Amino acid sequence: MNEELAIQANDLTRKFGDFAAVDQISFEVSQGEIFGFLGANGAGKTTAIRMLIGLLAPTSGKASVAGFDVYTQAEAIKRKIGYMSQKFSLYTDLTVWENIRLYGGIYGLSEDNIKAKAEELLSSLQLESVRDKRIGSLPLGWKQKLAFSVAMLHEPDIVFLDEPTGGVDPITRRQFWEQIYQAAEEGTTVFVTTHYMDEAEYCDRVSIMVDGKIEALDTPAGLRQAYQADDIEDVFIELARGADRAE
Ligand SMILES: Nc1ncnc2c1ncn2[C@@H]1O[C@H](COP(=O)(O)OP(=O)(O)OP(=O)(O)O)[C@@H](O)[C@H]1O
Repeated sequence: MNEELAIQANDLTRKFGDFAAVDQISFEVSQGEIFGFLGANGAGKTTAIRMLIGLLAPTSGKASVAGFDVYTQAEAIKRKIGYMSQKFSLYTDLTVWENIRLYGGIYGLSEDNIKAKAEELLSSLQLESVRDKRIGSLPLGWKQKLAFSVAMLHEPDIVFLDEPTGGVDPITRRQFWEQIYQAAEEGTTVFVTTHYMDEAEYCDRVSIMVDGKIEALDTPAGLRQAYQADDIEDVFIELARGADRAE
């Protein structure tokens, strides 16, 4: 196992009955890399993430995350990673501050540490004025930025973001990506799925999944060149055109 790698997957497969939701995918992600994990609806992205974060047992193949094996060391993986799900993950009837305290406790941080982190986080997101407001009353973009920061509270080695920016405007998405860059600069590996092709251009490397398989994997510039395309959207459309699964 290579210690420099944040994620290593070899022929990783998950079947539901006879249906291979994820079909022998192999890839590596380096520490500190921003890795875009693209694919049309139903391509298998969420299933792959669920295997990598230790929630779903693979049917076959191998994978290690933060140096730990997904089959035998899922608990150790969970301590090393942060996760922000597609469905918004904070408690809407708790306040901003209560959510931070709750998650800090779940991640095992001390009360002092939670306080210090909460102050830092509220100040950097300029959310001090809403610390006692219920999450449900905030705009979606604010909630998403906060959900990202909460997923980073325990300083994970790797953060998995499953469509973190769904439904928000381009300016808020841009701000969200500034948070992602900062996390990566500080050494966190970022594994991100998105349906926004402009965001794919912000990644160090991008993989594109079609019907459970990784059909392309390269830097954005490398993909554009290989497919003689003006942008990643054209590459994506070219690959997705052949897909059987579409929802
Ligand atoms: N528990 C399950 N049982 C049966 N089939 C499943 C299960 N989970 C996922 N699938 C199927 O596996 C395929 C991949 O689903 P998955 O949610 O991983 O795709 P995705 O790429 O994340 O899609 P989306 O972008 O819509 O979230 C889909 O056809 C889905 O219906």
